[in-house]
Amino acid sequence: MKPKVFISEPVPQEVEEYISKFCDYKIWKEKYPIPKEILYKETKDIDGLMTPKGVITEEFLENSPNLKIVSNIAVGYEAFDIKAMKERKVLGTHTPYVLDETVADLAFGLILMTARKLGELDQYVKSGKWHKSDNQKFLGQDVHHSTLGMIGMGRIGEKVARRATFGFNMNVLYHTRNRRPQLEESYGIKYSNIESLLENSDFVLLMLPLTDATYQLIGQEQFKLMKQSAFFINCSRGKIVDEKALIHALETKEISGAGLDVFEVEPVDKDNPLLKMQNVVTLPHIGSATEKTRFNMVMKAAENLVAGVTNQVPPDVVDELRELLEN
Ligand SMILES: NC(=O)C1=CN([C@@H]2O[C@H](COP(=O)(O)OP(=O)(O)OC[C@H]3O[C@@H](n4cnc5c(N)ncnc54)[C@H](OP(=O)(O)O)[C@@H]3O)[C@@H](O)[C@H]2O)C=CC1
Ligand SMILES: O=CC(=O)O
Repeated sequence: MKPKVFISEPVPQEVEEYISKFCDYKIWKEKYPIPKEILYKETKDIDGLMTPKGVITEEFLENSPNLKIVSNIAVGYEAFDIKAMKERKVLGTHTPYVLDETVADLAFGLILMTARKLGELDQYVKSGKWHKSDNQKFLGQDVHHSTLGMIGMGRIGEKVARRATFGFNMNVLYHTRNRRPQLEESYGIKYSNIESLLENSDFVLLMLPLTDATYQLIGQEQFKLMKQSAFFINCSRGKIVDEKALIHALETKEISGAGLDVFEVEPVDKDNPLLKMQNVVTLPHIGSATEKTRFNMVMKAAENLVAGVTNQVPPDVVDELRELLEN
């Protein structure tokens, strides 16, 4: 008998065919997201789940006693209850590496958009307001030869640092818990404590996971340290920032602007003040959203799923659950 799996969003035909070779499967193809009661009904006796958000709670695990693996179709897995998964010996996987370059492109897109006011000026031209050319309104800030401060220098961070150093001649400061001497040597990036990074950067980019330690890592105190001319870019997770403090910093001109792919609550509330600010670029969490990369992520997630339900070692078990592979 084939293992039973559930997939909580539509996947490309090729991925479905791959899964069908090894598993009995069901896919939710209706409106996203799948309602909780349907998810719970469909997952009662499954061996594996593939899902884009991976909201795995004690309650969910209780409901799916046969579950062996949750394959998250994303890199970030902050919605896994790691403790509960460990206790029930449920593996969790994610999709690292295949999206790095795509997310790095987007991070750079946000840097360029904020510095050169691309979103604002696009609206300006389209709304028919362009009557004279030499307008102070057009003036932005240089990206090349400026200083980029990165909090987080992992798989994606490294790709951003490469673009910044070799593409734009930027000085790169970075902060992590563990230094990356090899990257310091290859790219000339410099390790910094958070305070000094904030004080000296023209762009501050978050490229780290949401964890207990990083929840609201950036708040009022940190925005006060940033240069008034600096831009804040978040491509990681909205909850790493105290969003009220960010709004305050923008309203009081403590910083010059922000580029945000992520928000505290997603989809972002239509009344969120950030949506009304011209100096803030807002995107709907599209870091990895290219056709090719999304396909590669889903295929990688399918490979992890199949491995997990067929007693093989899934390639991308998240670090905190690797110990389950030893038993
Ligand atoms: N906007 C989007 O669409 C996307 C967003 N993401 C987000 O980006 C995040 C990063 O992805 P990726 O580069 O693959 O992850 P990695 O795990 O490769 O890198 C994470 C980096 O963050 C650092 N870090 C972790 N905890 C802390 C901490 N407490 N203080 C300082 N630094 C810390 C790590 O260094 P160290 O451990 O040494 O501290 C490491 O350098 C993901 O977790 C996800 O949330 C990812 C893909 C797309
Ligand atoms: O936010 C996206 C991810 O892959 O994590």
